[in-house]
Amino acid sequence: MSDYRKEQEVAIEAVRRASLITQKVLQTSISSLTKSDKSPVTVGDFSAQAIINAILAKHFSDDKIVGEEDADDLRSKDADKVALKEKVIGLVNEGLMAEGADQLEKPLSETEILEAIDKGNCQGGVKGRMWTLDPIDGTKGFLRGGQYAVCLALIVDGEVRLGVMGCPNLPIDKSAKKPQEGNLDEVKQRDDLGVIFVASEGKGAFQRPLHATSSTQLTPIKTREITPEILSKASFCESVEAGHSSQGTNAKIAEFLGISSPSVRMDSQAKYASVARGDGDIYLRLPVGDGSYQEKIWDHAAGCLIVTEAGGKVSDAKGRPLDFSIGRTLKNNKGVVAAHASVHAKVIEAVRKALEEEGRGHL
Ligand SMILES: Nc1ncnc2c1ncn2[C@@H]1O[C@H](COP(=O)(O)O)[C@@H](O)[C@H]1OP(=O)(O)O
Ligand SMILES: [Mg+2]
Ligand SMILES: [Mg+2]
Ligand SMILES: [Mg+2]
Repeated sequence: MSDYRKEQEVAIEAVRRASLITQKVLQTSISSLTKSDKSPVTVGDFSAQAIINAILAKHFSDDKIVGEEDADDLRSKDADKVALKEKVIGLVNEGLMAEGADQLEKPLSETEILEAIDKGNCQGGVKGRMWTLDPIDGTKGFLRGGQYAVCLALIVDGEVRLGVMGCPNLPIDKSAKKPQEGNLDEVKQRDDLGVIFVASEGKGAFQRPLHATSSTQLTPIKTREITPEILSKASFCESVEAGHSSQGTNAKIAEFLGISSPSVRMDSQAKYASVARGDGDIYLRLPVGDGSYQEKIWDHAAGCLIVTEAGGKVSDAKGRPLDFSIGRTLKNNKGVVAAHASVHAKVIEAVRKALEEEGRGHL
């Protein structure tokens, strides 16, 4: 097994810088626009993608990047988009020139920044080294002051080897109260929020405060011990957005498992992080409708490895491993189930029963 120590160091610094810039956007103002698929994208998403891609390109110039965003909208002559681009340029240079490792001495030009964003255009695949990046996962959460995550993973020959996830709105201490969903004022005021999660294949999972210096020790994290006998006491989490996973099916699965407490709804891969550090036991993401939506690799790669390395198991709704080797999407999989390894099979059995009851057993 290779040692990805250098990659880990670079990825943590890139995610740290990008996460801090998204926090700055939250504290000031969030300019956004709507993409052609009707989903929102903000100055924070573009800036974070540019910062991370620029740092990756500096250290690993031959690596490919599969990123969510591209710079097409920022090349538009439309006045609103020009204004948004100017903000992105300012934020990217602020992020890259701030003190710390990889500090840039002179600002990047507009062309360099747009090119950095567009480095995320790789189509994925089974061979070689590629990074996958979701500069802001849970943009809708970000806009309403909910949870969001800056997610970066290294995939080598189709397998996730390294995952780094910045969660600027999660408490450093897992037992501290999470900010009330959608309370932007609360996340602006609290100073105990901001975590980076890290996992490297075969080396375990860790967390560190977002605001710490890069020399800070990583603290190991573990999923909560839960046996099939006490599964009814488990807590499960799911998306806030009803269109992203079938909350009705999730509720039925919980009922089959005897879980009586209501779900914890949370945007983004922060759900994976919560399961990984034992602040939740099960993450359910059951497909909606006919299941035609194909999950994107950047929405799961980092979270999947972090849960696995923390002692959990991640699969699709049928119990199959997530296949990151076939392009930009997980088209061989439907839905996602993450849980402590010892109860995962029991959860999958409940998923099968629930989907069959709904006449969706073929999914
Ligand atoms: N129909 C859909 N089903 C599942 N996930 C979706 C769907 N539409 C968008 N997403 C993605 O779900 C992620 C957020 O998930 P969550 O609900 O767990 O917070 C986002 O990355 C979002 O993509 P996008 O970034 O394009 O908005
Ligand atoms: Mg996403
Ligand atoms: Mg995103
Ligand atoms: Mg998006």
